[in-house]
Amino acid sequence: RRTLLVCSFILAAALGQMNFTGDQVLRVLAKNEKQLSLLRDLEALKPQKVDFWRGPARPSLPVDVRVPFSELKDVKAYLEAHGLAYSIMIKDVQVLLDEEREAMAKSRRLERSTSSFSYSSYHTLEEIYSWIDNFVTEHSDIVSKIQIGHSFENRSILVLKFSTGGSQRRAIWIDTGIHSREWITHATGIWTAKKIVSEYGKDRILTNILNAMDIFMEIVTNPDGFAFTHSMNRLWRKNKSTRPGIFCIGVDLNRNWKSGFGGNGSNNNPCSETYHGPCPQSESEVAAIVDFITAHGNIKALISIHSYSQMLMYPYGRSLEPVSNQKELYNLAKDAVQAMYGVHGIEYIYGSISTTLYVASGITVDWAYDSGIKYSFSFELRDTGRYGFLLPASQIVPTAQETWMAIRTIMEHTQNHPY
Ligand SMILES: CC(C)C[C@H](C(=O)O)[C@H](C)S
Ligand SMILES: [Zn+2]
Ligand SMILES: [Zn+2]
Repeated sequence: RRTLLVCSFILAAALGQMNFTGDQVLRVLAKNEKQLSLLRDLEALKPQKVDFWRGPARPSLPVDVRVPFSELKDVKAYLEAHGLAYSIMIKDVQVLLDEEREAMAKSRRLERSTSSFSYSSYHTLEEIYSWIDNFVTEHSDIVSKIQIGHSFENRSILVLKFSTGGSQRRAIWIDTGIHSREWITHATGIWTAKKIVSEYGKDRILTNILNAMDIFMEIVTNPDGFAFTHSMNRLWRKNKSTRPGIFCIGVDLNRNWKSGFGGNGSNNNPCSETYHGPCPQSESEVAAIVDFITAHGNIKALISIHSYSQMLMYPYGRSLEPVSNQKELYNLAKDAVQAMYGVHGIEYIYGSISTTLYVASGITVDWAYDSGIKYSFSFELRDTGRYGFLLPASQIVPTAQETWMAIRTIMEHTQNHPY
């Protein structure tokens, strides 16, 4: 086993896969706003060195930050000097990466020998794209594949359409993987697609939904970033766009939307993980969705799925101002979170993005809401930090099962509250 790990390590190193040996994820509990701003200063002090997995939000929420091995001493000294209490959440990131790679290799061997697809494993872009083709072929009575555009590196942007007839029916939009390192979201999307075709004709609620509405699901919303997490940098978040004269790569696709573009909670520094891009919808991955949803004209709910923190949130991210149907969204989120809890007893918190998490501008759900999609939600799936983005594959199915109950609750409410 060790030799296997070592040689996969050497192979990966040879292929250029970034190495995170000795990197640690520290969990910092800021007691007040002052301490939170000291944490925000850290990003400026150590540009492109510290990587916030859970950014500074509110005193009651922990801040998770990955610190490269070479910066550990400095950063810990900084935290101690400012009285910032911290614990070590992940003591060597590379260990989890090696375990993740080994699990994928093992699953791939099993899939090949049984020519089956494992819904409880992580997959590469190529594996997901070929799964999409097989899935559409196998369920052609209810599912079709639409290409809505191309990514910066010219990969197809694919959407699954679930429909039982009609034309231009009221529809639900679901996207996963807009942030490429949030692997649990693509895996949840795949499982959910399978769940929809398996439950149609069996589950009364889902059957009623699909007899009245269509469902559109974009599983790999950031294909270039996702391919990069497999080939070079597992912790890549943004897309891979480049522009002349700018030497940092990528735009945060969840800051590139028109609504609130460039506001607080987005960054105009191209080297920042929340860089909003040169202008709204400058990124083809975002423009493709805007064009598709605008042309369709009958999308009634939008669900954009992220990880991690276990939260279910609704607009606005850009300001503390409540949306007009805030009460309705609060109660719907409450019902959805209770439905999730009923599956595996996992607790999610809920509320508006700006009050539950932090102010974030130019995000998907604010644009959707301002475009008239009253039921717009953003999930943060498991976990709350033990593994973070490196959630073990053993939690894929449990996470997808609980998330399904929330998604179904939102879809049912949308169906029963036409507008
Ligand atoms: C603010 C929302 C809706 C999502 C959030 C982000 O994009 O920063 C996640 C923490 S990745
Ligand atoms: Zn995200
Ligand atoms: Zn996230």
